[in-house]
Amino acid sequence: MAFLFTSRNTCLRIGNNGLLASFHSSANAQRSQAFKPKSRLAKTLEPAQSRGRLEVAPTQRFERGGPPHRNEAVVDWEPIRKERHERRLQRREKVVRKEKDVGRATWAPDVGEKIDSAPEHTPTWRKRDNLNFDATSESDEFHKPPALVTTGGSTEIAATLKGAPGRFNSPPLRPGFVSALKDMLGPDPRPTPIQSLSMKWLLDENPAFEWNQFLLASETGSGKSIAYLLPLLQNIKHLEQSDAPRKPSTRPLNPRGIVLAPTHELSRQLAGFAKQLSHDEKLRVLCASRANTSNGKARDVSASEMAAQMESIMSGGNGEVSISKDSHPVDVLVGTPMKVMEMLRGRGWDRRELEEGEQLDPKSLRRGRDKMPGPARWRSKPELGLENVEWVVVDEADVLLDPDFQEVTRTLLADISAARGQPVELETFPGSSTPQLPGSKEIEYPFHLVLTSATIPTEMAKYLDAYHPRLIRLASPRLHHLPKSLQTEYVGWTGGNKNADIEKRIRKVWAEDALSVATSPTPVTSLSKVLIFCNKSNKVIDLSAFLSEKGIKNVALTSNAEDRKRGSNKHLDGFMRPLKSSKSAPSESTEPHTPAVTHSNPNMLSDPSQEPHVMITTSLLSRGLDFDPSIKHVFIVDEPRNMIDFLHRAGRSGRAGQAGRVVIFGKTKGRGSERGREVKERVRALV
Ligand SMILES: Nc1ncnc2c1ncn2[C@@H]1O[C@H](COP(=O)(O)OP(=O)(O)OP(=O)(O)O)[C@@H](O)[C@H]1O
Repeated sequence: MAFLFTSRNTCLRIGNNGLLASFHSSANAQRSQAFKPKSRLAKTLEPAQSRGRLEVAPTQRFERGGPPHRNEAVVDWEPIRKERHERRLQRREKVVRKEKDVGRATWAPDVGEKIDSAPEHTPTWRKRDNLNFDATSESDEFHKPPALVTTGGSTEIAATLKGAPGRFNSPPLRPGFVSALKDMLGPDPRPTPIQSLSMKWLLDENPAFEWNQFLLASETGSGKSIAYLLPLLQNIKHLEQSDAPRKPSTRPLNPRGIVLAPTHELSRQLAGFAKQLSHDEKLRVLCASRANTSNGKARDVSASEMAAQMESIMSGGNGEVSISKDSHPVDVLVGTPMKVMEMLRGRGWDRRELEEGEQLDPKSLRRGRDKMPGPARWRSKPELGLENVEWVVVDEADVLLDPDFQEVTRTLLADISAARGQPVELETFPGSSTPQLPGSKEIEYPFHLVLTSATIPTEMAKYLDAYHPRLIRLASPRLHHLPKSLQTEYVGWTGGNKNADIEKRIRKVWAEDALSVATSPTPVTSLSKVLIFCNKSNKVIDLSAFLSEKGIKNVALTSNAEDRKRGSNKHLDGFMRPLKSSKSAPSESTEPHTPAVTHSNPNMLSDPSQEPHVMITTSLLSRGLDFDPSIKHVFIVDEPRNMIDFLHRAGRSGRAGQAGRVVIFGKTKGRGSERGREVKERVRALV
């Protein structure tokens, strides 16, 4: 675990899962207690106020193992008819009551109620409410799957995806994006429900109108990245074509869009998608990973120089500033909030002075200069200007807006607002030099904000209601459920060596693969790959050593793994879905590419003792990463900490309608087996 001090009383922690988490020391300890993160899934996305809006796409059915996203949306009409009938009866009752009250036979819908000709849609998971399911106590992290409330004020159920494109056509899309999509997804790609909704709502936002806020919420592997990247890139392209001049800036990098993600791996993947999509339309995408941004050694900047520069940014770029000569024409910047902050404020912005009598933590000292407390002066030249940012995407928003992380994310959003001339009011809490949460009132950012995630925890839903009341919420009906193409399996520990049980199950996967060679209509040349999630790094290392000893070559990835420090996703080679484009997107890696192992005999199956077929990791790689369909099995060998974590881990397989299986290990007999049964119940409810 590493520490990164951000302010006098706050420090960011790089946890075992590799994600940043912050905690507050001494003065803020009490406050952080009050903000203890909750991991329950939200029961509804229904906005609390009528200014917000929820639109749910109809169910889309994939054939198991069939081609992804090819089937038309299918609507289950029976419950829809029933609900419509009930509503009609209710309305009639209302009219009769009104007639009696005022003696007139007119009826008007409630304020904000949307009477749409589209039939109302009842989510299929409503039926599950009748499951014989033991509701959990407040202290328990696991819980029943939520139901989106589909009645009331501002909800519009798009059972027929009214007004949402059913194809990637040009128009509404620019031809360059359509050709890139064909290149990526095949000759006749169809949008997924969340992509249809995003094209309906996000394409061609009129910047002169108002700045909008969107939430894209849909299950793992349902194509959220393309859902927000397409509108983002198209809108930026239109801005470029409109000849709207870029605002002057003193900084070399002046993007129009910023995409934030919780890990470097995910940032690089998203930058790859964006580069591929924008190849024909010639937009410039930069990934703020270590390999391609300044390492901060260029020139140290003094505190006073930095203060002057920050003042100029915060003033929204007055007439005194000019575009620097070495301006880099970047359109979209993708990175972690911490890295983008470094580019904005200069590396070392989060250093702090030691307090009087404070002892240094020797462990954090050993981890290098960045992670030590140090003199509070700016260390490197800021390189990022924010004046032109019109789109900000917060991917995995439940992580980046989690109470533990939101300080850095929201400080960055506030910096963008300030740079664009509309400062967001921030309260400074006692004992902290960093601006923190604003008071409980609506936040209006002077840019389009897109939040996206496959899981919306209760706390996030409350936060969105309080601070983003006019948020447009676009959701898929399978939100908070496992992808349909993912099967579940439970394996009981034998009571002996757990690592041996895992090895046995891995070998069973390959034995099944070998058997399928004879029956498969298509030639099978490689054994499937297995992704194993553990809760702790030491467990990863232990299991990796065991499997290596047994002749199973594997990749073990923990947050501190040396391979992660390279600035490329090379450490995930062979496990990630490769970018398909023939017009390959430029790689951010400077390292030579090692070709995948090829087999001289095409009839021979790949060899797991020569080529890694197993990857072992923690929740570090559970978020957003688009693993290759050859990963047909995800093993969950430790009890997941909560269902949110489970959904993300399991969702690394069964993506985009591809077949997958999540294998959950647990105790099935004897003492402690109740817990296993409970997990089974809860997982079953997510299916
Ligand atoms: N319309 C489509 N048709 C076919 N495949 C698609 C389509 N849209 C996206 N995909 C593919 O689906 C896969 C998953 O997409 P993506 O990573 O965007 O999912 P996601 O919803 O962001 O998942 P997660 O919640 O895990 O981050 C990608 O390989 C992508 O290329």
